[in-house]
Amino acid sequence: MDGPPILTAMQMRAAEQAAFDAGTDPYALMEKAGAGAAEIIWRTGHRRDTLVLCGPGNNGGDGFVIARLLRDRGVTVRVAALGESRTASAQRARVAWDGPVEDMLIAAGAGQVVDALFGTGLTRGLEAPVAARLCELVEGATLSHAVDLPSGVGGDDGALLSDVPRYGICVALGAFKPAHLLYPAAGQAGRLALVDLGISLPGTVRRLGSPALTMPGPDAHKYNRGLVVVIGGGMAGASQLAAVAAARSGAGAVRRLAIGGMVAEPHAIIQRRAEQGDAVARELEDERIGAVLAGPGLGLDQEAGGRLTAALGSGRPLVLDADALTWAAKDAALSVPGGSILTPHEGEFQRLFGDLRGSKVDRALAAALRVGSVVVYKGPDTVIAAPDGRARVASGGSTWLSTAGTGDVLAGLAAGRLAVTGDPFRAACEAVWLHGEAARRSGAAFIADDLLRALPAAIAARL
Ligand SMILES: NC(=O)C1=CN([C@@H]2O[C@H](COP(=O)(O)OP(=O)(O)OC[C@H]3O[C@@H](n4cnc5c(N)ncnc54)[C@H](O)[C@@H]3O)[C@@H](O)[C@H]2O)[C@@H](O)CC1
Ligand SMILES: Nc1ncnc2c1ncn2[C@@H]1O[C@H](COP(=O)(O)OP(=O)(O)O)[C@@H](O)[C@H]1O
Ligand SMILES: [K+]
Repeated sequence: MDGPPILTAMQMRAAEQAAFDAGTDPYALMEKAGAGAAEIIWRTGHRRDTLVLCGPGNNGGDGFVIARLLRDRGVTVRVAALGESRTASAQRARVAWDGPVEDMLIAAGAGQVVDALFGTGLTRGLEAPVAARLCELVEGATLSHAVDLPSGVGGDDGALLSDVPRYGICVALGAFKPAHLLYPAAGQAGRLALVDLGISLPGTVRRLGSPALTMPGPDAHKYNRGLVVVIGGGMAGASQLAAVAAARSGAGAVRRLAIGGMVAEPHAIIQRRAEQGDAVARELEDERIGAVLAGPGLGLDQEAGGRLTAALGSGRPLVLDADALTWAAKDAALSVPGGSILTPHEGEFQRLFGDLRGSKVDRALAAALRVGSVVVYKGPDTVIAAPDGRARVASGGSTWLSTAGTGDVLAGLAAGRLAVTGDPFRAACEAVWLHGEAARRSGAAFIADDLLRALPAAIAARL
């Protein structure tokens, strides 16, 4: 579940400073970063003629190291700079390059372009002529690499501060930065690579890794493997998708509380009629219940409000999605119990937490703290945030997920894993991973129902 750490520029500087304080030589660290990047570029481009663009700071310093090491391997390398080198390490790397340095604005293109103009030190967008020339050079090349970050992206929030071209590979140095995973910046690189600099890094915010799941033990039975209740409403299909996802997530038993007609299949889902709040409350008295899901297809009428109120007051572990989040945003009297899981998409997040500022990671963390619950802030870059400051980011998955009903499947998975594990953060992380893996296995143009069929194999892959 724990992928590599994601650090802001300030955290990265602090980690580097701690390494320097412990005796690491700053220039040795630049040589290590440059060597790691040069190795990745070499493996992709081999002897392709190369133009390295070097900026004024340490990102440019990395560029001079890369240029020298590629030249040492026999690559035809040209260097073009944007002004003088301003840091001690970058100046040293420039001297060690020992070759001509062209002006970036008038330098001719090459088959392979390496962008070492700006990294985490970028404070504003590139000047228009610089951004335009960068785009021309990168887009005119067959192979392109961004060193640490594509120049022009806000490293901490993934914003595009000026025109940014699309690169083949972005080589992250030392750690991922939010912009490697948050959109729109995350869309500017075809592939991510990571160079390990061997420095110690904080790990509270990480890329989502694959979970370690376990088989039911010999003592397992349907009630100790996790009992899930899904509260239904006018749109029976939505709660049914969620109920099946919960059942296929490894839970032992799933009940769907219906208000209208019953859904035909699968027969494994136990369906009971519960239209009013008091009927739902009675259903939720069962102490074996490990998770209650409210939201998918719940409805926004008065009876739906009554069913939601019963869920909120049940004392059972909760997953709140869709209409339950709409209710929570418009009715201040409905308070979300701490320890729940909320799964808002962008619109739902704005309605609930629209006043929060900062990157998507910052906002997800602030939202989690505010409601004392795990927040799964969905999208192409899904952030799972806990009130204790932990966050995981899942990005770069199948964009075919942008189809109706896939959110219901995710909510059902979260409820299922919550009933299995009893741990909201772990459950949310496992659910997001399984959802992404089921999508990957479903290929193209799938519908939400197809994800359900892909779930057993996705789980089997992690046992
Ligand atoms: N600190 C270190 O020792 C290490 C840093 N590394 C590299 O260093 C980078 C960070 O280096 P820096 O902090 O020097 O920052 P950058 O090299 O990203 O750029 C900073 C410089 O650009 C200027 N600047 C910022 N925005 C600008 C704009 N829009 N137009 C023109 N100039 C602008 C700043 O005033 C500053 O002089 C990382 O991304 C990474 O590539 C690596 O070499 C590993 C070791
Ligand atoms: N462009 C996209 N790329 C990748 N995943 C996406 C994209 N758009 C949506 N998703 C994912 O698909 C799911 C959609 O959920 P949601 O918006 O609640 O849909 P619905 O309400 O129709 O079920 C979420 O898990 C979200 O992260
Ligand atoms: K760069």
